Amino acid sequence: MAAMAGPPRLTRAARAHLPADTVRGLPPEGAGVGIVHLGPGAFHRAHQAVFTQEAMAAEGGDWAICAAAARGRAVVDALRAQDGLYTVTERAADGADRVRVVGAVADAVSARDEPERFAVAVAAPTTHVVTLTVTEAGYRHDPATGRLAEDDPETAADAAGRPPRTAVGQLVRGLQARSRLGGTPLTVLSCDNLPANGRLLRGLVESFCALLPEREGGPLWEWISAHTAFCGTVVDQVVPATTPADVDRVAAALGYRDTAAVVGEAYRSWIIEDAFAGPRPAWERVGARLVADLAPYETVKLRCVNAVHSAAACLGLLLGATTVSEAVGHPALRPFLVALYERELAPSAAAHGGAPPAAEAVLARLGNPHLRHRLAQIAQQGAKKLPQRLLAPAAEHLATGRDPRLACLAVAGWARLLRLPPGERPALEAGSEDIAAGLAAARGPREAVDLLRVHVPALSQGGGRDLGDRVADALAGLEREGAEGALRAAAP
Ligand SMILES: NC(=O)c1ccc[n+]([C@@H]2O[C@H](COP(=O)([O-])OP(=O)(O)OC[C@H]3O[C@@H](n4cnc5c(N)ncnc54)[C@H](O)[C@@H]3O)[C@@H](O)[C@H]2O)c1
Ligand SMILES: O=P(O)(O)OC[C@@H](O)[C@@H](O)[C@H](O)[C@H](O)CO
Repeated sequence: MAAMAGPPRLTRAARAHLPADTVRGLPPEGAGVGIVHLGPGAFHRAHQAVFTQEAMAAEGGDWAICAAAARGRAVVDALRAQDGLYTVTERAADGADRVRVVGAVADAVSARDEPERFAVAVAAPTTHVVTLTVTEAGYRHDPATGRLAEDDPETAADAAGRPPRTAVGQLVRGLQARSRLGGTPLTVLSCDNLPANGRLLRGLVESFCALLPEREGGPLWEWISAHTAFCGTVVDQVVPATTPADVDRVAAALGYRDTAAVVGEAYRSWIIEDAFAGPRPAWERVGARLVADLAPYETVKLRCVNAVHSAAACLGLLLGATTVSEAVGHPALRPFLVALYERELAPSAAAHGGAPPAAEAVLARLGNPHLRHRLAQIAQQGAKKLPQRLLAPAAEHLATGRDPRLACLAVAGWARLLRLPPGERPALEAGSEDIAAGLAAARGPREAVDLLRVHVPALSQGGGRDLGDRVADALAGLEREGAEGALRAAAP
């Protein structure tokens, strides 16, 4: 029996057949590449690429994107098969969808499989900006030092000269190609949820150069530091991983199959440190803000959005919830999240000069019932996320003589999750599975947290009865009373 033909692929040929409102603002075919983006996952496609398309519509310019996958190549193959086109669906809290086609991606390359092509793109004189979204893990850094993790074999192999497989290795080899051509200054923008992400990335590039033979790495870093601006950014828009149902919904709406489709909330923000080394798109014309000092915005984002997400994820999974919306609507978890936000997180962000929104506004955003944002996705990489999201505000709270018991209970939720048998918790990425194996074998909460301290040095802040001790007490409570009991006791 012949296979049923599905809807045709979304390609440029489809453009004339698509509803006018979905293709409004598409850049002209042939717009030149001005940006190389490393890590074109769901977030980049929904956020920076859309800002860039709108900036091109507002002010023109050759700012099309070369989308470079750092690791896999599925997204490269999908984008190539679709002439770079894909859809972004903004899904409002009432379930209404706004679908539009994005054409800001003019080229797609696998930095892993086609390292020369990637380096040529970074080196091109027409490229002025490199952006990155490679997740917290992609930086391969030691959060305690802000440098590349010393014992990382992947970074060592990249520095030894193989075709690079790490994001920092790929970026440095691209910059090296640019330096060999005597290229003009370039701006690198990290768009990952990490504190001081621009400064962090600059330090990682410097430490990668230091791993190269002296006669190579020394002059290279000298060139990079003189010709490259590493600007920080604070990005905000909830973009869950795309589901097969999302792909089917786009196919039903447009009549075309889009395997690079992304779905996100209607809210978005992008705050960028204004220290560019050269030209850039007119992102400020379409809602981005360029500022001299990112710090207050960053603290609000990490502590008032991401921290709530992480707390909801770890504790929500313990309560049997699957999505953020289920977690923030849970009768035991919601009052806890409001109390955590109002007593510990928002005041700590305000102390840094930030302007936190009201707790209910944040929970309304994150609780959008029409976005299936899986808690298991957010709970990944806890060791890399929780220090800036929950432990930093907790340490500051403690330093001013107050008890950060709610943040410590949220961190204990993560420890509890790691201590569950594999069948009772979501699968974790490789690094966390190793931590989980150690924790599961620990004889009790205190020994478990002592093991965690090795991976999360931030637990050992506070002196006397430090954060780790408080997390261990909270973990004991969770194990004794269960998640619901512990949450109700903490925030009745
Ligand atoms: N999705 C969101 O809601 C959102 C919002 C704000 C910021 N962000 C930032 O964007 C990042 C990516 O989110 P996403 O939704 O695009 O995720 P995604 O899983 O769709 O894409 C992740 C991208 O990073 C790459 N990557 C993953 N691990 C890597 C590693 N170890 N080394 C190199 N590359 C690696 C993947 O290949 C992929 O291109 C987040 O980690 C976060 O820092 C996401
Ligand atoms: O993307 P991560 O893994 O850094 O964090 C998970 C979520 O907290 C995050 O993606 C938020 O949805 C986002 O930061 C909101 O802007």
